[in-house]
Amino acid sequence: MLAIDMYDVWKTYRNGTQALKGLNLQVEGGEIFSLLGPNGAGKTTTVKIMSCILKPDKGKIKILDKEIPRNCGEILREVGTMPQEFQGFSDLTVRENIEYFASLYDKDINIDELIDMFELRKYEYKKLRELSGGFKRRVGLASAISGQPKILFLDEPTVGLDPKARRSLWEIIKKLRDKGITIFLTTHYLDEAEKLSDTVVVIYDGKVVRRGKPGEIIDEFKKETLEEAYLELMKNLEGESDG
Ligand SMILES: Nc1ncnc2c1ncn2[C@@H]1O[C@H](COP(=O)(O)OP(=O)(O)OP(=O)(O)O)[C@@H](O)[C@H]1O
Repeated sequence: MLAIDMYDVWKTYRNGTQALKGLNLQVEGGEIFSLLGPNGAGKTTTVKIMSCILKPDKGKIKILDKEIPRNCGEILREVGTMPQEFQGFSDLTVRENIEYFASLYDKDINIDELIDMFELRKYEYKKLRELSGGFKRRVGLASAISGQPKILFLDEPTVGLDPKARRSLWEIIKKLRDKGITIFLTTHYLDEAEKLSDTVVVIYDGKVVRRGKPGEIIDEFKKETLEEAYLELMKNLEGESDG
């Protein structure tokens, strides 16, 4: 089943900037999906529309078979989000933070299970501000899934983390996928997208320009890594728009 289905979505901001120009995006349930594209391509706009924060001007959008904007209330109960630079409440403990976010949902949530799942037991009673960036991000993820979402939106989840913390977060993200949660992430780290994603989509100037498994896109450009293939794709697109 499709977890996300966006068809011919358009969005122009009030100042006249056309952010999305007929975007089509399909995300299978249970996959890790990465949305890639240069600054200003329309990634954040897409995520904001899917999260019911922004209204599209035109287009059909279904999340878990429910329509946006009509069923936004229901949709938001099935979706978890970890925003970029998750801050949480710095003066509350790890446990209190997770408890707070869990309390926003009308569900029976086992906080201890979340603490163990994210290996936060050692930090349970530490204030959030005492944690390293990587562990803070774990609290963000634990909070984001505390409502037992079917889809998790992750906006650049590993920005600013050291290589070890990034890898450990990747393992956690894969574990969440293996539990059946659909993961939708935006990232500028192409190595991250290559290692983690089942499917990647590249958007450019408000439209989808590539979709595939990382290996398929690498093969298309006869490169070794997704980053090299992506850079080649960007070179071609910039060449087209210059000419
Ligand atoms: N509130 C806004 N008002 C006007 N224009 C906006 C607004 N938000 C975004 N834009 C413009 O819409 C276009 C798409 O922006 P968006 O933030 O969706 O891109 P992005 O792919 O997320 O970029 P980045 O990788 O830098 O986060 C850009 O040209 C941006 O300047």
